[in-house]
Amino acid sequence: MRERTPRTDGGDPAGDGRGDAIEASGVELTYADGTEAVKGIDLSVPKGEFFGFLGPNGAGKTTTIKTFATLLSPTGGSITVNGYDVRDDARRVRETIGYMAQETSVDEEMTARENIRFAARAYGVPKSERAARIDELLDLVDLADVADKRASEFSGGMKKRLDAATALVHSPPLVFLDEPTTGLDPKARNRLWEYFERINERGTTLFLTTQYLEEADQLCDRISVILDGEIVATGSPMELKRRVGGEILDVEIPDGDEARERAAEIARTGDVFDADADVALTDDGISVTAERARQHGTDLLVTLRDAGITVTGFNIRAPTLDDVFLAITGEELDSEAQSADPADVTGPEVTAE
Ligand SMILES: Nc1ncnc2c1ncn2[C@@H]1O[C@H](COP(=O)(O)OP(=O)(O)OP(=O)(O)O)[C@@H](O)[C@H]1O
Repeated sequence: MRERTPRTDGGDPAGDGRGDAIEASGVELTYADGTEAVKGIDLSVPKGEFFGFLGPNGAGKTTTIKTFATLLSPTGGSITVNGYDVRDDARRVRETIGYMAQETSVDEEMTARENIRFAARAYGVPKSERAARIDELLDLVDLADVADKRASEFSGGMKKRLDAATALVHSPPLVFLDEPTTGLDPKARNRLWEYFERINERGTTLFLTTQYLEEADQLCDRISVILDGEIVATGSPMELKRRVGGEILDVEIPDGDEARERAAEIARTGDVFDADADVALTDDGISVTAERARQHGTDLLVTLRDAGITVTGFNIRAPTLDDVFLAITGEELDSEAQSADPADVTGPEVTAE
């Protein structure tokens, strides 16, 4: 995970040398059928930040991003993007943003170079600058070797990289990425991540929506969690994880629900942990979140053994964003939406005797 200070030189089309890339206040979007997709969102994204918008399917991520990108007009609240109001200055907003939609907009009949050239024309990149800009972008997304191949021959990851390149063709200071890695294998996803980090390091502000906790953790300076159209938490990945508090002790108890419930009761009411320890039943045992879980883990095992409860293993780990999500929302993200290889922040696996 990266910890760095957002830059303030990430583009300044308004010419005032300051201000946020996005300033949103009380944003609401109710669809014509009455669906309240966004219910009063407040959000500020400083220039140069890599910002993550994290939430499960249907939470309102795409709707929000579309209001910022002027593709939907908010039914309430106000939004300023790069210093321009999305209602009064929609054209200016569009000139200063890149937008990578969930579905790629790559034309499969055209080569990579032709796709970027087409976008360059559409975005009004001056003719004299086009060729150099296209080569630069092909290099940036590692498609220079296949520049003259048709996109229909590309893998999903290559198409996504090409799509990202077309979103950047007019050098926008702010780029929206709507679930850019959904459906990609881990290798393709990692390459896209490198590319996003590279453009962010050049000063571009990035607004990323994702259902992948690991993705947000890895890339973002700051994250807001959205649920049912409302922001329920905002902070750096580290701050959000700290909010869970302490460490997590997972104890494996093979003997069914009754044994697990008894173990949970002991962990809650015994003298092992402070009163603010949080104890939850899991599929195969119990999970204790506490300030000094590591120190007191063995005490709990002894207490459980004395109570006749069999423990087959335990593991102490730092909280992940999954734990954050669970703590904030009381529900886990759809497991299918999560990546196959979550960041390894676990401590050593310790097996009880
Ligand atoms: N055109 C529409 N008309 C009515 N309701 C809509 C429309 N588009 C989206 N919705 C609803 O608005 C809510 C938010 O959808 P949205 O697509 O913004 O969520 P999301 O977080 O981006 O989810 P996903 O990851 O599935 O894209 C959902 O309940 C969705 O069914």
